[in-house]
Amino acid sequence: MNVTPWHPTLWRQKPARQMPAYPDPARLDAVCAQLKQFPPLIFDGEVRALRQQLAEVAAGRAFLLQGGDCAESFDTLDGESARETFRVMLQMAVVLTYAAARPVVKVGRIAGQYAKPRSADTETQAGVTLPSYRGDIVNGAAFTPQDRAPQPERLLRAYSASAATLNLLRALAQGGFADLHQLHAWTTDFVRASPQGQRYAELAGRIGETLAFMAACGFTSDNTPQLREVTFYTSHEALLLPYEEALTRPGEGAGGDWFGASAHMLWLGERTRQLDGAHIDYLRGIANPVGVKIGPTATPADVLALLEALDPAREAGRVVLITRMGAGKLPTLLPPLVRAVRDAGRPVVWSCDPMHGNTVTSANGYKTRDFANVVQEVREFFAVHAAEGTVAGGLHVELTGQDVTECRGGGQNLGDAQLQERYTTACDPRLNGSQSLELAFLVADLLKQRRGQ
Ligand SMILES: O=C[C@H](O)[C@H](O)COP(=O)(O)O
Ligand SMILES: C=C(OP(=O)(O)O)C(=O)O
Repeated sequence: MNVTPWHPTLWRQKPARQMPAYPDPARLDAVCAQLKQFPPLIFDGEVRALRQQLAEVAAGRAFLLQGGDCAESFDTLDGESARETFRVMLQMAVVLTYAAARPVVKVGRIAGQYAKPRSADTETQAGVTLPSYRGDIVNGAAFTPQDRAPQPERLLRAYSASAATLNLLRALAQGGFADLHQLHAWTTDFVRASPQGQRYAELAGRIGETLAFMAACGFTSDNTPQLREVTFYTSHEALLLPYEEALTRPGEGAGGDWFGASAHMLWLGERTRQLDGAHIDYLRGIANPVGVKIGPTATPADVLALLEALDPAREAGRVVLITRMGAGKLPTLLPPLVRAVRDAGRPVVWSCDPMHGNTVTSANGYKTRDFANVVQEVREFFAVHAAEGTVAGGLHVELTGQDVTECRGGGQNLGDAQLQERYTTACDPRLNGSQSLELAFLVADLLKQRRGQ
C-alpha cells in the first residue's frame, strides 16, 4: 500500500512525456467524461488473479509469455488479427509448458495496444512536416494533415475496439478454440511444412497420446475445464494517461485500492519511466501488475528507485522488469542490475524483450529486426540469470501468427528483398507465426536445461 496519497488525476501535476498536443483540450475532456461512464473492460478479481500467477513466475514456478502486435489498428478489427495472435500464443505456450513442466501465464499485447511512443515528434516527407503517427488512439498513420492531427474521439474508438477484441478473446479462450484436443488445428499452412511446424506436430502427437490416456482414466474436455479452456490476460503500454485515468476504477475489495480497468497488466515504456514523471505517478497508484521496460542506460540505482516507487510493499507479482538492451549488451549490462535487485530482496519478475534493442533499417528502407539477434538476446538473458542464481521469468515479444515478412532470418530465411512482400505492421516489425514458434522452441530448450541443472 502506498503511503503517499494518490488519486487517478495526480499525474497531471507531473511532467508527462510522449503526450500528443491536442488542439482542442475541451474536446478531450468531454470524451474522457464519457469514458468515465463506461463499464470497466476487466474486473479487479482478474487483476488479483494475475498478480498471484506472476508471483509464481517470480518464484520460478511458472513462466510469463507476453506478446502481440507492436500497435493494434482500427483497420484490422475483423477478428482475424486477434485470433491469429491468440492462436500462436497458444502454440508457444504449449511448447513452453511441455518443456518447463510449469504453467505458462499468457498475456497478450492486445485489446488496447493503441498508443505508441516515438523517437521524433514530427516526420518530414518531400519537404512536408507533420506530427508523427502515435498509434490509432491518437492519430492516423496516413501522411496527411487530417490524419496526423490528434483526435480525441479516437479514445472512444479505442475503447470500443478493445471491448470488441476482448469479447472475442474471451470467447476463444472459453468456447472450445483453446481445447487441447485442437492442438493440430492451431497450425497454419505456412508453418506446417517448416522444421518448427514439424517439431510442433510431433509434440502435439505426444500430447495427443497423453490426452487419450487421460480420457481412458475419465478426464475429458467435458469434465475437465483445464483441458478445454485457458486464461488469457490483456496488456498494453500505459502511455496515453487521459485514457488510463478515465478508465481507472475503485477496486471492489477492502483496502480502497484503485485499478486500471483498461487492461489486466499495464507497462511503462523505456521513454516514459522517469522517476519524477507523470507515467510513474499514474502507475504507482493502481493495483494491477505493472511492467517497466529497462533499456541499456538504466543503472542499478535507477532500477531500485523504480521498484521503490512502484512496489514499496515489496509484493511478488506486482512488478515485471522487462529488459530490452540489444544483443551483445546483456552479458555486461544485466548482471549489475540483477545483483542489485536480488541483493535488495526485491521479488520481481524478470522478463526479456529481445525486440526493442534490436531494431535496424534494411538496405531498402524497412524497419526490421534480425531473428539471430533476437535469439542471441534471449540466450544471453537466460545465461545471465543462470549465472546469478536468479529466475529468467518471461518473454515479451512483438509477434503475430500471420505470415508477415517484417523481421529478417528465421527458418524461412527472410532477407531484405522479402520485407516488402507482406510488411503490414502499423509501427515496428513483428515475428511471424513461424519465427514465433521457432523462438518458443529455443526458449523451451533453455527452460529444459534449467530444469536439468
Ligand atoms: O515500439 C516502440 C516504439 O514506439 C518505436 O520503436 C518507436 O519508433 P521510432 O523510433 O520510429 O519512433
Ligand atoms: C515502445 C515499446 O517498447 P520500449 O518502451 O521498450 O521502446 C513497446 O514495447 O511497444
